[in-house]
Amino acid sequence: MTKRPEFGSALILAGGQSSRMGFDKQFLSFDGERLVNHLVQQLRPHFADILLVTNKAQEHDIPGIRLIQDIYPGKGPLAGIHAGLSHSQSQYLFVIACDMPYLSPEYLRYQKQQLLKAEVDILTNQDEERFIYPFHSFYSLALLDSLEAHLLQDNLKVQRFVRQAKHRMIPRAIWSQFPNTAHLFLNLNTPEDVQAYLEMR
Ligand SMILES: Nc1nc2c(ncn2[C@@H]2O[C@H](COP(=O)(O)OP(=O)(O)OP(=O)(O)O)[C@@H](O)[C@H]2O)c(=O)[nH]1
Repeated sequence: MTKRPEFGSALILAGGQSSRMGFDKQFLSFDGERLVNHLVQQLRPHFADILLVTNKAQEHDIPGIRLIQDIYPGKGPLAGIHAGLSHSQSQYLFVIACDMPYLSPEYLRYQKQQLLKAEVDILTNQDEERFIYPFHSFYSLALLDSLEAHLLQDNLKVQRFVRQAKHRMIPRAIWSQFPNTAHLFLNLNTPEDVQAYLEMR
């Protein structure tokens, strides 16, 4: 079997409950454009293969991406990551959520460099309180079996999954030095989050 390239695939997670937002977050739109479409444009220069994991494939029309579905539906973001890894064309899959408006190309480049040195299965981000930001993170194909085991046992907490895997956390002291990282981990969970985002962007 030919070895896969280290990088190339990126996953946008959609398909959650959006219970706090009150409408499906994968259809969030700004200035007449869906946020997921905007994200695809931002990701394209960095990833040849973009995956959208969604439970509403027929409601998206984004050329040049692959639409996939959860293999274990109803089990939350870990199931989305599992589906993404199952379809990944690269050893490491970049994972972002459909409600995160920002990307930092400079930080992304740094993450890739770190991953080549670190020999870990998850490269992720952490703040001073040890809170993990599990998106804008890379996940290795090597996680597939353990991820499936977690899903089958209903161990669905992303933070817990990350902590038990071979991981490296990049601390805020480092990531905050890169351009466009002030709001990098912002995700829009509620109508109030959307309002605040509209006022600050
Ligand atoms: N594919 C997939 N993605 C999910 C699933 N649950 C959540 N996500 C995605 O994971 C990201 C983070 O999800 P949350 O915002 O924590 O959860 P949510 O269910 O979408 O929203 P709430 O009901 O308000 O908690 C979002 O991009 C969601 O679309 C799931 O079961 N499958």
